[in-house]
Amino acid sequence: MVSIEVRDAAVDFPIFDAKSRSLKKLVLGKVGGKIGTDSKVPIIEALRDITVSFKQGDRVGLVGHNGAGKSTLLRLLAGIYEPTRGSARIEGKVAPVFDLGVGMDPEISGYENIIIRGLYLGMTRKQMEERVDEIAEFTELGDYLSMPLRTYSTGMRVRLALGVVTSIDPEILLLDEGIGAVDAAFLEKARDRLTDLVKRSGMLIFASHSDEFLFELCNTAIWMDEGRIRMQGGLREVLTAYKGRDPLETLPPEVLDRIGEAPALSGNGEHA
Ligand SMILES: Nc1ncnc2c1ncn2[C@@H]1O[C@H](COP(=O)(O)OP(=O)(O)OP(=O)(O)O)[C@@H](O)[C@H]1O
Repeated sequence: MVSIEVRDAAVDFPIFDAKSRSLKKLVLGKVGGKIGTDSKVPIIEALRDITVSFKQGDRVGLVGHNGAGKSTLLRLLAGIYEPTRGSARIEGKVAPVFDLGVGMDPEISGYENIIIRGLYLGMTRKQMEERVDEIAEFTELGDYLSMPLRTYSTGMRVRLALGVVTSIDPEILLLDEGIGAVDAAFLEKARDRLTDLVKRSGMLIFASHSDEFLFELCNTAIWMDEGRIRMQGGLREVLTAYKGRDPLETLPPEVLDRIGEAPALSGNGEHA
């Protein structure tokens, strides 16, 4: 059974080479986690008092300013970071999709990279061999797939990576937004695959600054602020509180059409 239980978790980053002058500036800044200066070594308090529980079928968006703690929370849920305090229990096979390029080797071909990247995301070699033709077709990279990855442009690499990522069957899908480098037409093509991927996965936690993607993929949300959970509830309620306006007012009509009828504000968002 797929589940995540996090209790009173904190993640600290001690900074050993911080300079006091630049540190003062940081303390006054608006973005980022809190910087504690009580101890000799400054500590960035990236996550504080995190208690969350996710189950099969959850589709959760993570929103918040730059440095609010979204990526750190995703890394905690992936088991990449251990909580400094508290606990994080993750049951299920995690597919962390943080950096589309991770797990790719520039010296080997696109075809070989498809297999390698799939293995990195928890698939078996046999599963990837069965899918490689379909992924190749999706990327539209043609003969380039036989060339080493280092000969690809940024957008071409993203196409390959998106092709692989959207072909896997994850139990827990952790997605950090990083899909900006593809051109609009290709993103349009990837949209349906992304939606299908999310439907197939047991659980999705998605950090994003894009209302459009959040509405397409998630139904609930968590608002992170200075390393803490500020609010948790329905996606529309949380985004309305975070942005100070109803996000559906500014979404283009075609997106509203795609996500279905505008859901009524139920007002059941919980302030933490
Ligand atoms: N490896 C690290 N070492 C030190 N501090 C870090 C590290 N990673 C993150 N931080 C700090 O932790 C805090 C949370 O960062 P995080 O990357 O989780 O934010 P985010 O909400 O994902 O931001 P963004 O929207 O800009 O991606 C920030 O103050 C950041 O400076």
